[in-house]
Amino acid sequence: MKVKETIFEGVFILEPHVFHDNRGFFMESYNKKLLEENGINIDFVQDNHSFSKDAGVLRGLHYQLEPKAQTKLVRVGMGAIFDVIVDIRKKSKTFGKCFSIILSEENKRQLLIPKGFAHGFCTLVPNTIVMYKVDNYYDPEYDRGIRWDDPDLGIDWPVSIPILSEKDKKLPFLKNIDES
Ligand SMILES: Cc1cn([C@H]2C[C@H](O)[C@@H](COP(=O)(O)OP(=O)(O)O[C@H]3O[C@@H](C)C(=O)[C@@H](O)[C@H]3O)O2)c(=O)[nH]c1=O
Repeated sequence: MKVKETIFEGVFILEPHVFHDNRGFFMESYNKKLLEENGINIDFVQDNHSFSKDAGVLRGLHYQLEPKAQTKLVRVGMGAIFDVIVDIRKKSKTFGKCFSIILSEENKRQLLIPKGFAHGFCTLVPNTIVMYKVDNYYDPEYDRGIRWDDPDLGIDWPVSIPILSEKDKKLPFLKNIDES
């Protein structure tokens, strides 16, 4: 597993070692000890799995408030996504800044997202499975979000008319959020 740094401190791209043979391939998709050797110490408590049947499904941008904030380790089991994070730490020098990456069945990359970031993705192909580990349990009372098309974020999404949940259509813009 290669661990690569990004523009944000604490955000890492993980690239598993893939062993191909005549049957297919094998990889370790998660290895706690290996992450610890790279200074990443997280106790994941929940595994999530979502399936999106169409290309252009956009989920996000989501986060949970403290004390229920979540670190996320995101990967794609089938298909491909344009994955985005936004720094929503009010005191951060990079508040409001975004980072995006393609995660796919082919590149097998994973994105480690610390607390203090909103997260969202858009599927690039039909039948996309996204799997992610989180280090705090889901709590709807603490569940929050930011509008995907917030003009202050200027995210260059690969679709202009995405398929959204009713909840995500009504999310506020970052400038109107007083708690993050
Ligand atoms: C996230 C989540 C949802 N649910 C339930 C609530 C709801 O009825 C149903 C669908 O929830 P949502 O519409 O919030 O699912 P979704 O839009 O896929 O939400 C996810 O989006 C991505 C971008 C993230 O980063 C995740 O943390 C999560 O917020 O599943 C759980 O039971 N546990 C969970 O951990």
